[in-house]
Amino acid sequence: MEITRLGVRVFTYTSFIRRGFGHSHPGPPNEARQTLFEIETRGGAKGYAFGVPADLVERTLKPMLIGENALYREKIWQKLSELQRGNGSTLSDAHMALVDVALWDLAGHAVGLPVQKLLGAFRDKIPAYASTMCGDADLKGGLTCPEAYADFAEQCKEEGYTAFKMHPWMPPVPGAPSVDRDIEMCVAVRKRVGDGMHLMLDPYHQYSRQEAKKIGRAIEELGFLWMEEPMREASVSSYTWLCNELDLDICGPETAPGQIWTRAEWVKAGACDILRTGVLDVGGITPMMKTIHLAEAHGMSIELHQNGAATLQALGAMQIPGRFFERGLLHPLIDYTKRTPWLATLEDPMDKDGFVHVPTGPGIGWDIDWDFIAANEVN
Ligand SMILES: O=C(O)[C@H](O)[C@@H](O)[C@@H](O)C(=O)NO
Ligand SMILES: [Mg+2]
Repeated sequence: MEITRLGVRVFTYTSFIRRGFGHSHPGPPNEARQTLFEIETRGGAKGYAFGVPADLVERTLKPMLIGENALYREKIWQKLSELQRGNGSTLSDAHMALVDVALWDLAGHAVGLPVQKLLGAFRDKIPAYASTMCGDADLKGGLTCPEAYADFAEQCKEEGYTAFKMHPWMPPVPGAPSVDRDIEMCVAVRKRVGDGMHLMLDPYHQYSRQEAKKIGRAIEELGFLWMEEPMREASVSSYTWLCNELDLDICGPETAPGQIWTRAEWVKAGACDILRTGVLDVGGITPMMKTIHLAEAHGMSIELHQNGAATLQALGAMQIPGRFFERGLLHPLIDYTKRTPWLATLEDPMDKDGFVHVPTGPGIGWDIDWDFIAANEVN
């Protein structure tokens, strides 16, 4: 399974999302670019991933990967991890992750099995939670006030979701961040959906300890399932302090750098009650499974960050400690089902009971729309 070729195809699509201050928001239709990364072996086996920068393939990945055995994912992850030191700005955790995802996709296609089965399957469907985008300033029909969040939570409940996670208003929205407004939103949502829906909060990421504790105490009384990233995740001691102050479960880290090693430190420091990991956050499925097993060995739950078929494959290979699939990010004005036009079928359709099913196709399980890519390819 010697890697003989790496390829990348760049194509355009119409996006309705704009990124601002590290968050996704609804935006006017705009032309965006996506890449299809391809790894091929001497025997013709192929694996894919979306989002690898074209220049990284030429500059870094080809010299690293050509000639390697595509089945040696652990060896390749270790090599990329070593290369990352001093090159973090050009070889990000996400870039590493996409190489690993393509290698898992290739392995699955080579044997005609979904990655879930290669990892060791446990379950074929996972309950989803609706993960909202951040609040809006004055967007008509948007998440502009606590009642708008309550309306959206009610809509999601009617669609079958059994859990709802809010990202409230964040800078530069005028008046954000606001502890009191975040609490007002949580009260309005709980009042609207009743006790039959799990609720979680993922507020402004740079609150002080006292602000985080005030919010935590308030949502404890509302029976929230967890709070995520209320403070800078670089301040591990603040999270240890917060976990000791609250009964509410604290879930993290999400964005803190350091991949599997940071997560081990958070467990050791008692900085989270529920661990957090993610394919892009820790450098791929290979290291993500290490964090899942770390949590399991400590009797801890772990929640996987972000949507996507690769996340679903891993969730299908564990019972505890991962409870939910983060479906999103959602917004009242965004048609979530139209966000990946390069896939012929949605990677994470949800059934009426609020479950998302692990894709059964080989590899990651994407149903790639080759005609769309060809029709929108750019040089
Ligand atoms: O707007 C975003 O992208 C969110 O802040 C992002 O990090 C989201 O994926 C998240 O926090 N999930 O838990
Ligand atoms: Mg989060």
